[in-house]
Amino acid sequence: MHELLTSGEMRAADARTIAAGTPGRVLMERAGRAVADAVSARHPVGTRVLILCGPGNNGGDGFVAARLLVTRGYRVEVALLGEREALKGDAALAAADWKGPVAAAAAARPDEARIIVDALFGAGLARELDGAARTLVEAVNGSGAHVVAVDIPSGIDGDSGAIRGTGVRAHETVTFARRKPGHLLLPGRLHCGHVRVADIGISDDVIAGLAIGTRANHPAWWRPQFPVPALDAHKYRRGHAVVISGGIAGTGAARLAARGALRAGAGLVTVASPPAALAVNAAQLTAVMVRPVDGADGLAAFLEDSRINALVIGPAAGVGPATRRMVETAAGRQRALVLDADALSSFAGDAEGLRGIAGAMGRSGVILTPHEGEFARIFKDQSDVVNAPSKLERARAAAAATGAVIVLKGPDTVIAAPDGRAAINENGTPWLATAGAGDVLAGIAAGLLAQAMPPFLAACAAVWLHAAAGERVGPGLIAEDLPEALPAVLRDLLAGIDE
Ligand SMILES: NC(=O)C1=CN([C@@H]2O[C@H](COP(=O)(O)OP(=O)(O)OC[C@H]3O[C@@H](n4cnc5c(N)ncnc54)[C@H](OP(=O)(O)O)[C@@H]3O)[C@@H](O)[C@H]2O)[C@@H](O)CC1
Ligand SMILES: [K+]
Repeated sequence: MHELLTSGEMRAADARTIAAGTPGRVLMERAGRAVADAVSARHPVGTRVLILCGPGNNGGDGFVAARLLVTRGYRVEVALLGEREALKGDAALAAADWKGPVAAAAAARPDEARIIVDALFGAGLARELDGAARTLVEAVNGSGAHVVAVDIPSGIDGDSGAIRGTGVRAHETVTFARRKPGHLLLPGRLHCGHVRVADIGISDDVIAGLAIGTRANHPAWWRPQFPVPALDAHKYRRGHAVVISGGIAGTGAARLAARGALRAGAGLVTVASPPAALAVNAAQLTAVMVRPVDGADGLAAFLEDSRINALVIGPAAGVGPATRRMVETAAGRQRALVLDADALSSFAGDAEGLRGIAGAMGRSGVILTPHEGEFARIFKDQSDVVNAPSKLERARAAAAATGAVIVLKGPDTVIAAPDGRAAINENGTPWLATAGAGDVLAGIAAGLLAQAMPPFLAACAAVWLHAAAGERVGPGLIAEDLPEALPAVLRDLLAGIDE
């Protein structure tokens, strides 16, 4: 149920379902019924409902909802954007079954409605809203009515979450079969309100047959491969993660990451510290170990210990050739890598260099965890990446270009694998926008890599756990709280409470 369908995939799902014997008009009837149900569930019979219908099948759903709501005793008004004679196919059939008056959109009075059903545009939105459509959407947004969007708020692009000109701000959205990327990606998500998914008879088999590559990031996807220590676990069997520390004025980030890795279950975690910063690190670490490691040569010697199997490089590491050499050294020794912050900025404009790193890794993976600024810096010369049509597709293109797993961070973090799989994260809290939270995320990812979780799933799990920890702490959250919130999050995860 966590697949996210593009408009093209949804069209294909519709077409296959219709070809298998369910007429499109029946699908539309079920879609309109689900919208009517959403209205009936919250508003008493007799309430005034304004239904705004567009020129396509989204409008057709609106006509069905109008007919059903009248039979249930609601006071329904219908307004149509466009000409009734121009309606085609199933929408024309649904409109023909509506026996009440149809006003022109220009005559609609959203400000007088208690409830508005937005059935203007759905999956067929093809360009920016302008003219009458734009005026109508702005009137809806200024109305104060409770707005129920059909499929997706009109003006929001279901594939990208972008606002095309202007977009309806809905309180709830009723979509069909599965959610769409635009329900999770910003700014679309902010326009949807509560999203409910209605079953209109598109079977799981039909969805499975489409081999959907995008999902909402949910434990169901990665929990089967989440590392859980066996009864006879030995700490060395739970992996050894290493975090490279910055210099004496920049050690805290590495310690945050290290604590995240340890809480995520790595058997051992070591902060590899420049000798000058050793005393500072040692004074503040207990369960996490600390070792002096001097530059790339020192790292090469340290990595003679073959039990070290995952590294974090980047938090406060410094931008430049020294950090790059560290990354190259670790990659050449084929340890799983999480590259964050300064390690990413050390590859500004050099996605090719990162491709070389991933190529050197063999089967151990590399996870890159850029925020938007770092992402733009790395890929500034790759127009196919930076100009991809959505955050989802930018992350996917970046993963394909580098051969690395990309975690493109933000309130709608996208995790993408080089093979095309991608997940959009939706848990979390704005309180996570705080100094050091990203360091903890990098550490959690490394902790899971150290336990041999496959890189893409480790990245998905790390993002989700980090967000869940943030949710638990909530107001007042600081980065130090995140590792400490993980045990409770993990307990619920492993008990299946988040299923
Ligand atoms: N397929 C199925 O079986 C099922 C589909 N279902 C429903 O159908 C919806 C998809 O329907 P759809 O494909 O007809 O597209 P829809 O969103 O109504 O818009 C197309 C119309 O809008 C117009 N238009 C576009 N952009 C515009 C703009 N900026 N400004 C102005 N006009 C613009 C466009 O004009 P054109 O581009 O052709 O000139 C065309 O006339 C889907 O979201 C779901 O609700 C359910 O019933 C379940 C079964
Ligand atoms: K809509």
